[in-house]
Formats: sequence, structure tokens, C-alpha cells
Amino acid sequence: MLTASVFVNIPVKSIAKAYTYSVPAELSFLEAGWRVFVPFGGRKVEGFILAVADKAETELAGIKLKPIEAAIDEECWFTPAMIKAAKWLADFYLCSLAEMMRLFMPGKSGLKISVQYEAVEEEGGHILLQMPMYRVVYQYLADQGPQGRNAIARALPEVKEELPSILEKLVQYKVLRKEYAAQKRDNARYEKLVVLTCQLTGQIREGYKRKKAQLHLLELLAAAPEQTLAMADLKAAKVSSATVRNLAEAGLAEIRQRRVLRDSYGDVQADRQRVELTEEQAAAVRAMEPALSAHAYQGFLLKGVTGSGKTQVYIEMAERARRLGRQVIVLVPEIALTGQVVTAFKAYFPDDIVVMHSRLSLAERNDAILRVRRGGAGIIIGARSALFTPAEDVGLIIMDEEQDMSYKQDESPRYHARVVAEELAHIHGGLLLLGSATPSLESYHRARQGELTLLTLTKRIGNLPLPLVKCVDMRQELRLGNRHIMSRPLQQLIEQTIAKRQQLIIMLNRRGFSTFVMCRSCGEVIKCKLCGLPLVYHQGVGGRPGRLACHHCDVTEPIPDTCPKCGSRYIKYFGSGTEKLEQELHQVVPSARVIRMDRDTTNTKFAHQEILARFRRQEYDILLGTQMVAKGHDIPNVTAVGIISADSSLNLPDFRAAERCFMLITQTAGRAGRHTEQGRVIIQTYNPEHYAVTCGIVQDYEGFYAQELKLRQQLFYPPYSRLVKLLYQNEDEQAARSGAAQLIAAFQQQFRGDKRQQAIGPSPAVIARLRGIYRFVVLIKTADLPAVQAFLRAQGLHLRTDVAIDIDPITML
Ligand SMILES: Nc1ncnc2c1ncn2[C@@H]1O[C@H](COP(=O)(O)OP(=O)(O)OP(=O)(O)O)[C@@H](O)[C@H]1O
Ligand SMILES: [Zn+2]
Ligand SMILES: [Zn+2]
Repeated sequence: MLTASVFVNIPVKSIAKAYTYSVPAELSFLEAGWRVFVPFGGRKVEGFILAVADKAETELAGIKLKPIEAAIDEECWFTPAMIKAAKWLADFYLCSLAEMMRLFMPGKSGLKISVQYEAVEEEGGHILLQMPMYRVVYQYLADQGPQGRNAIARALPEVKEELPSILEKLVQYKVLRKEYAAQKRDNARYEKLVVLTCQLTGQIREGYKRKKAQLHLLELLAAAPEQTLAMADLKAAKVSSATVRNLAEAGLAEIRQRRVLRDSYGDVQADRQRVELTEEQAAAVRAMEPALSAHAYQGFLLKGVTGSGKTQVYIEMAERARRLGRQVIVLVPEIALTGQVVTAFKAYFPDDIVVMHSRLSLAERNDAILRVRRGGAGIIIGARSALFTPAEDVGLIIMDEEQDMSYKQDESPRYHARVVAEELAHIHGGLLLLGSATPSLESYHRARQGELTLLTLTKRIGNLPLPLVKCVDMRQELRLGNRHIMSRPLQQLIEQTIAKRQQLIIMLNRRGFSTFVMCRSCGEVIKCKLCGLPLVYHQGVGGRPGRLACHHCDVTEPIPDTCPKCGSRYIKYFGSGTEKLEQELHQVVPSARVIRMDRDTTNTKFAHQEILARFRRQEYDILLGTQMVAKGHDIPNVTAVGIISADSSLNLPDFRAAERCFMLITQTAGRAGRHTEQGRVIIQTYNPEHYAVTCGIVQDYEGFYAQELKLRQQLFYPPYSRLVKLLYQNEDEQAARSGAAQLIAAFQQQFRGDKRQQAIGPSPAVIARLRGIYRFVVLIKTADLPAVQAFLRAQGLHLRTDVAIDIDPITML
């Protein structure tokens, strides 16, 4: 008998294992990778087939297997590579296989599950129904038959608020029954076609002499390729739908449907410029070429200063991969950057690209997947989720701005795109290409150790010098009486640049702003008296004033009114938003035309692209925004950049604070002066002496790297260790804390005396209490991650719902 081992798509840890089902004869074509409907716990759910086996009846004696009910798709969904990757990732990140497999399909489920409520008749006299609100809901369902919650809410607006709890109660007391209906999501788009189904003879023409409109359509169809026209095009040709219907009724034409695959970035067009590779670019390509045809994994790190033409190297490599018939994935860190990369690639591969990111609708993503599956496109560009596009033979995975934080998913499953990309490249026997002007310390360290092959581009295209960066000490500004967000030198730079009809980018670093308290007079940040880490601001609850807390030492103190160092009253400065800065810009430089790009102005699908396009067309002088304006943009007329509070991120209690600050300065400054003249940059800071700032100003990656690496070694932080963050959550504070403490005790027992296995905590999380749940953190530093993963599994942590496991956490908060 055919049996299948099926993983159900329910990410509940306690049931996270494969179940065996029988495969009915009519579904004997099923194999590993198909998505199917299976009965599970009285419901019909989605399952993934992991393996199919032919078992002897004797083997199954006494076991009663439920049969698979149906296949969800017309074809197998998961390729062997996808299953392999999902298994590896589930192991590595200690999460359930279902969670990982879900990543490989848009929308987390191939099914639309709808819940309907049905009145159970005999129970009409239940005591609950004496309450009017309960009665109303019951009566409505008894009259109307089964309905979904939204439909009930629409019909009975008077109970809307309480509806969820009413329904729950009624189900609990069996007055109502809950019914699950599962349906395949089908948001396919079809187009209507008109097809000529006869020979257009003289006789027919004669017969239609009087019916001008129909004859006209007959002629159009006869002349069309494959004698077929799209209904949509007929409107433009002034053919009415009645005319079409008449011909169809006469049997001369037919109306058919055809599936259309949406192409979300189909309108992007780009001209191809002839580009002669620079010597450095050519050398990089030459170094990688052999690996592509070798069909074996190899990893590269392309370190090229801002504006050195890394994108062109990506394109050349993609071209070579496509020539070998292999697929390419291009990752960009932010949706804001997809447009620019898509445009660059479109010039070379006009019809070979799909775009994948979370702002696209489910239907658009489904269509993109189908285009890749059917071989209609071989280059997938997008944010981290693009990695999970079903592709048969990925020859090349490019990760632009590989150091970027947004490559880490900050909700479960907490994967890092770099880890996934590397594993996929291994599985496919492909090439991994990490690119950046400021590689993460981890990647650069690996390159220096020989784990990645290092390629460098040291010069800007056209040999333009890197921008000239000046630093403004904001403490000095306050002393000179300037209480604005913007310093005088920055105001001057704005005026001068606009006078030359050139453009500026101004970046306001928001990171860290909401967490620390700083004195604007002397730059002092309030720190913990015990350990020296910046104290974290906690909002007051119920009218009580906020407090400052140390997350290492678990102590809190009130917020001071004056600076403990210099006595100034200019304390409690939590920074300001882009909106406020925009107002100030209008005051200070009234003639400047300002466009803002931040979370508020970019919540629609193409908002980023529109803002950037308008700025590029020079409808504005200044692009003002948060971190999202810092990276990757290549806008010719931008010759100046201003960075507000470049160093605010230095005050985060996070070992990567300096790295982020340095990278932000280097990246943002790198937007200026990429095409015609040397760029000018002003950095506003309270920490002009900090090495992250001094190295950032002269774009000295090596200098920064050397200093930072030393610190990391001393403190046993990555790249010398790997981290695992465990978040214990419980309604009971003591239970949360002691759970964490027990783990630490077990850890110390296991790794006794091993200095390279450390467990720190338990300490309260930055949000120490969320919706009534207490949260405690354990931080593990390890030189042997596999040993820690094994330990955590042995402790059963991967099955616990009250502990969130974060391998390689990206923030310490
Ligand atoms: N060989 C070349 N000849 C002429 N122009 C080139 C060449 N290679 C790249 N360019 C152009 O140089 C500019 C900068 O290139 P690109 O945007 O790829 O830099 P980058 O290295 O990605 O920089 P960043 O790290 O700042 O994103 C682009 O406008 C690009 O079209
Ligand atoms: Zn002070
Ligand atoms: Zn402390």
C-alpha cells in the first residue's frame, strides 16, 4: 500500500512532526513535495508530503491510516532542494519544519480557511440565550444558515464589539457549531479572448454586408495573429461586446479564457548603456567565472567603495549564469532599493525578471512564482523573501549591502538571509556573492580567514574622489546659541548646493532615539553606575513618570532634571522626527523644495519608487528621510549630504552600535558626488572623538575594522563568538525568571569551566512586560554553536511555546 509521510501546516510546536497517511489509488501520482488536503483532528488541513513509500500490508497490520483527501495544486509545489533547505533551517534555528516550509510559499498557506458558525437547533432553549445579545446572534444564524464572522458583524452592527466573545461562548456551550471550510486560494487572473472559428470566405462576407460592425470584427480577427484578439483590445478598436456576442452565437467566433501572469514591474523600462568594465570590475568577474560553471558552492565577498560599480559586476555575473541556463536571485535589503536594482537589470534582461517582496499582493507573488516555474523568468529580484522562490537550479545568489540589518527577520522564524542564502547555494552547487562598501564584521572576518574569497573595488567609477566629510560638534552649536536641529554649517551647505542647482540628501538617524537620555549641552548620556551601559528609557505607566533601567544589572532610577555632569537643563532630549525637521528646513531655507521619505510617506506599494523618481527628476532639492535614504541610491545630481545625529545609535546597549554608526556614516556620505564632482558631506554629532565617527569621516573601513575587532575579541563577541538569545515569557514574573535561571544553571553544568561557552542573565527584556506577560532574556555566547544547539534541543527548548529562540540575534534589545 502507498503511504505518505505528511507534515501538517500548523505551526504548533507540540504537533510538529510528520504523520503517516495512506495514498488512495487515484492519487498514486503524488510524491514528495506535493501540497495536499488531509484530515487532521476532525478538520481538513493543508499538509506537505515529505516522502512516499510503498509498504507491505503486513507492515501496517493493525494500523488504521486515514487517506489523503486531495491534492491542492496541479503540480508538485516543493522541489527537493526546497525540502532539503527547509529541513536544514528548521534544525539550525530550532523551529518546526512547517514554519520553515511556509516560507517557501507566499501567504503561509495554500489554502483559504474560512470559519462558519451554524446554529444547533435543539439547544434553542439554552440559558445563555436569555441574554438579548446572545439571542440575536443565535436567531440570526438559525434564520440565515451558517455564516462567517464578518458577515454576522455586518448584519448585526449592534453586537459588533462583543461578537468574538459571544461566538466563543456559544460554541463552548454547543449552542453553535464551528465549521471549517478549506479552499484553495485562487487569485489567478484571466483574460478574455475572441477567436475566429471559421474560414472567412467570400460567402460569409456577403452574408454580413449589412451588418457592418460584425463584418468589421470578422476582418479584424482574420487579420490577427492566430486569429485571436484580446477582449480588452477590442474596446480600443470600438467593437462592442454585443457584436462579439452576436458572432459567437452565430458560431463564427468563440470567447475563451487565458490565464495572465501579472508582471508587477512590467512597466519599468531602461536603456542599455554600453559599459566598458573597469580593470577592477573585470578582475572580479574573471575571479568568479570558473565557479559558476563548476556547479559547486563557492562564496565571495565583493568589497567595493561606494560608487565603485558593484551593480555592474552583479549584472555581468547574472548574464553568465543565465547563459549556463542557471537561475539567479538578487537580494536587496529594502523595498526602497528594489526599483533601482530592477531598472539596472531590466536594461540587460528586459523579459527575464520577476520581483518578489512583501508589499506585492499574494496574487502578484503567485504569478511571479508561476513565471519562474514555467521558465518565463530566471532572475528573481527582491527582499529577503525572494530567497524562497521555487527555483530548480540556482547558480548565483547575490546579496547587495550584505551588512544590512533588515536581512534578519525579527519575528519567528528568525532567520538571517545570509545564512539561508549560503545554505541554498550549497544545496544548488551555486555561487554566493555578498557585496558591500562596508561588509559586516562577520563577513569580512570570514573573508580574511579564507572562508569567503575577497574581491575588492577600490576606486569610484570615473576615478572621482570619495566625498569630503566635515564633522560638526553639536555641543559647540548649542554653546553658540543654536538650538535648532540643524547646525549652521549644514544650513550653509544646503544654501550653497541649491544655489548651484544641485540636490541634497538629508538623513535623520532615528535609531536609538527612543531609548536613551542625553544632555544636549555636553553630550553626556545617562549610564548605569554599575556597568556603564547606557540606561534605557521606560515609559511610565498609569500617570507615573518614566524611569531609566539597566538591562544588564536589573536596576532602575528616575530621570534626572538636570545633567549630572554639567548641570544643564537641556536634558531629556529624545530626538525629533522627520516631520519636525521638515518644518525647520522650511523656516531656515524657505526656497528649498523638500520631499520626505519615511515610514509615514511610504506605506503604499510604489511609494518609494515614486518619491525617488520625482526627486531624480529634480522636482525637489532635498530628499529628507530616515535610514532608508542612506543606502544604495545612485542619483547623479546629488552632490551633498547631511547626516543628523549620526551617532545616536552609539548609545544603544548593543555591541554592534559602533559598527552601525560607522556604516551609516560611510553609506550615507557615499550618496554624494558619484558622477560629476566630489561630494560634500556634513555630519552632526555629539561624539566627534569616537572612532566610529573619526573613521567614518575618512571612510576608513580597515581602520575601523582593526579597532572594532580588538574590542570584539576582548569581549568575546562576534565574529569571535556566535550568540543565541532566549526570551522567556510568562504571566508569572517569578516563573519567567526562574525558568531562565534554570536554563543558565543547566548550561553551566553542561559546559563547566569552558570559558568559550557563556550564558548571561536572566535580565529583563527592554520591553520587560508586554500585554501582561513578563519577559526575561538569556544571552549565550559560544565558540561552538552546534554544541549549544544540541544542548538547547536536549533541554527541549525547541518544543516550548514560552521561550523564543533567536540564533544570531541582530539586536540585543
Ligand atoms: N564600468 C563602468 N563604466 C561607467 N559607468 C559605470 C561602470 N560601472 C558602473 N557604472 C556607473 O557607476 C555608478 C555607480 O555604480 P553603482 O551604483 O553600481 O555603485 P555601487 O558600487 O553599488 O555603490 P554603492 O555601494 O554606493 O551602492 C552607476 O551610475 C553605474 O551606472
Ligand atoms: Zn551635560
Ligand atoms: Zn548596569
